[in-house]
Order: sequence, then structure tokens, then C-alpha cells
Amino acid sequence: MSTANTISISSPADFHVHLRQGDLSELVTPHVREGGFRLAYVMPNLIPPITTTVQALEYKSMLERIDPKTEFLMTLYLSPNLTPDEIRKAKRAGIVGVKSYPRGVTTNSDGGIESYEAYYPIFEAMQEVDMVLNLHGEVPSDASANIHENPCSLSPLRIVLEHATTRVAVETVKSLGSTVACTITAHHLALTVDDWAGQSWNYCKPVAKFPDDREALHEVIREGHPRFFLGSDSAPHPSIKKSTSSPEHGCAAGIYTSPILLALTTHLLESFGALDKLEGFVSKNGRAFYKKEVTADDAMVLLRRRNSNTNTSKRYSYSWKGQEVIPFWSGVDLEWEIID
Ligand SMILES: O=C1C[C@@H](C(=O)O)NC(=O)N1
Repeated sequence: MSTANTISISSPADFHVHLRQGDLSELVTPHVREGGFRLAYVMPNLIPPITTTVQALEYKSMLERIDPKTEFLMTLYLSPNLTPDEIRKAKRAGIVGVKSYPRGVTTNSDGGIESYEAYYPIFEAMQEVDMVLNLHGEVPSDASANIHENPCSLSPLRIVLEHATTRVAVETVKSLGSTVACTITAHHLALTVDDWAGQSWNYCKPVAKFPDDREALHEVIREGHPRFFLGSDSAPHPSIKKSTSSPEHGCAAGIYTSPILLALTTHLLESFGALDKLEGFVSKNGRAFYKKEVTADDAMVLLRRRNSNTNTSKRYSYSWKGQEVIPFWSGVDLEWEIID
């Protein structure tokens, strides 16, 4: 139900989020719900990465202890340790997907993969038990082939190309069948290359591309394409790691959107004429792909247009036990806010 000044969305779901570990996890996990989301699809790139069912279940229990009201869907990190038997065990334990990180392209991807062929037996087992392969669709830049984003390696396995940033990626996913879907982050709907070059707070992997690439992301959402949905890739890093860089690693890659995610996404979709596609993008499309449809028990989340005369609760940073994180667009007035 929507009016010009209010919108209600059934049980928003973020199909790609980093919830970290230790004190940082205690700080950021509750922000999923505070940001308007009821379901979190959790990335496994911890130190060490989540490569077994036992680790994933322990991680899930820890997240549920921090926030018992959010539903956490767990993933494993694709690595040589995985076996077809472990895949079957993971499925029985309710683990939903396996995330593939090409080696060295982003945060904690040192244990990532260099070639897909070795994993064909894993992919066969995943297909057999209906688990989803989540592709970080980037490869280290190859000057000879001018390749950077790589949405290929597709088969009948259910696959999600994560955080698309290019027109080519959008068109490739559109050209494929019902087993292939695609997440889009909120920040890639806002940024282009000019916004992160020299501005470390806007730096993430994959980096934002050109205006025409961003336009392709807007178009596919405006079109209401059912296989494209929100995966925030909300990736908190302590502010010191975002504001300084080391000679070996540069500044940390990752943009933190969880605490403002629903209001930010609503604001952005309205800015490019796609407000009527909001519920599909933040709830229904992803839920349909992952077979996690809204049930009668799931609550609606209400948004209202912010009254510009009111003092908003805009936050510049969040801190706890010495951990400080600064969200995307810190201090910017968004057009929408969640009604508690
Ligand atoms: O894929 C990713 C990983 C993430 C992180 O910080 O974990 N940060 C990013 O910018 N992209």
C-alpha cells in the first residue's frame, strides 16, 4: 500500500551483506533490522573464511544471539576444502549458497579461486541439492583482454551475479534464463567512477563504473525485471581503515549502508522514477528467486516522506567498544524515513 507520502513494504530482504565477527559484528548486526530489513543473506569472507557447515552454523548462532529477530541465511566460501559431501551436509543444515571470490580482488579474498574447472564436482552437487552459487563477478584486470567484470561461467546451476556494475553484466543476465539472477547495491545506483577516485569513503569492489553503466542499473530496476534485486554488499570497515591507506593494501574496500538501507534505497529509486518498483526490488524478486516468499507472519515495514521541518535522526557515525563505522552518505538528509 502506498500514498504520496507513505509506503509499506512486506518484509524487506537484503540478499548480500557482510556482518563481520567479534566486536564489529556486535555493532553492525542490529543495523540490518534498524535499517528496515528482516532477512540477511550473510557473506562468508571472515578470517578464517566460513568453509564448513559447522563453522556456518556457529556463525549463525552468534548472529541470532546478537539479533534474534532477523532471519539469517548462511553461505559457504568456495575453496579447495569443500567436497560434494560437505555440500549435501550444508544443504541438510539449511545453508543456502556458496560464494565464489576470485583470488585477490577484494577484502579477505586471498583464499579465493583461480579457476572454476576444479570445482565442477562441487557445482554438480550444488545443482543436485538446489544450492545457489553466488559469484563475485570480477577478475583481476587483464590488460591483454581488457576484462574486468566477468559474468560468465554459467550453467543450469542456480547462480546469482553479485553487485553488478556494468551494462554488459546487466544485459548478460537479462539474456539468460530463470536460473540466473543478479543483485544490485544501493551505492552503485548513486556512484560513478568520479565519486570514488580520490574519495576513499566511496571505494568498494567492484568499483562504480561510468554513467551509462549506472543508467543500465537504473533501467533494469525501472523495468521491474524480476531477476534483479537488492543485495546491499554493506561492508563495514573501522573508520581508520577507510580514512588511511597502507602501501600494501591501499584503503579498505567496502561501503557501509545497513543502518540507512531501506530509506536510502527508497530515496534513490524515487530519484530515477522507480518508486513503484521498490517492493519488487527490496523484497519480492529476491524472495521469489531464493524461495523465501513472505508469509502471513512477516511484518510490513512502513516508510514516510520526511517532513523537511523536522529534525531528522541522521547519524554521522556508529561506535561501540572502540569500534567506529561511518555509513555511506553520512549526514545527508534522505527524502524518506522508517516509521518505528
Ligand atoms: O566484495 C566485497 C567485499 C567487501 C568486504 O569488505 O568484505 N567489500 C567490498 O567492497 N566488496
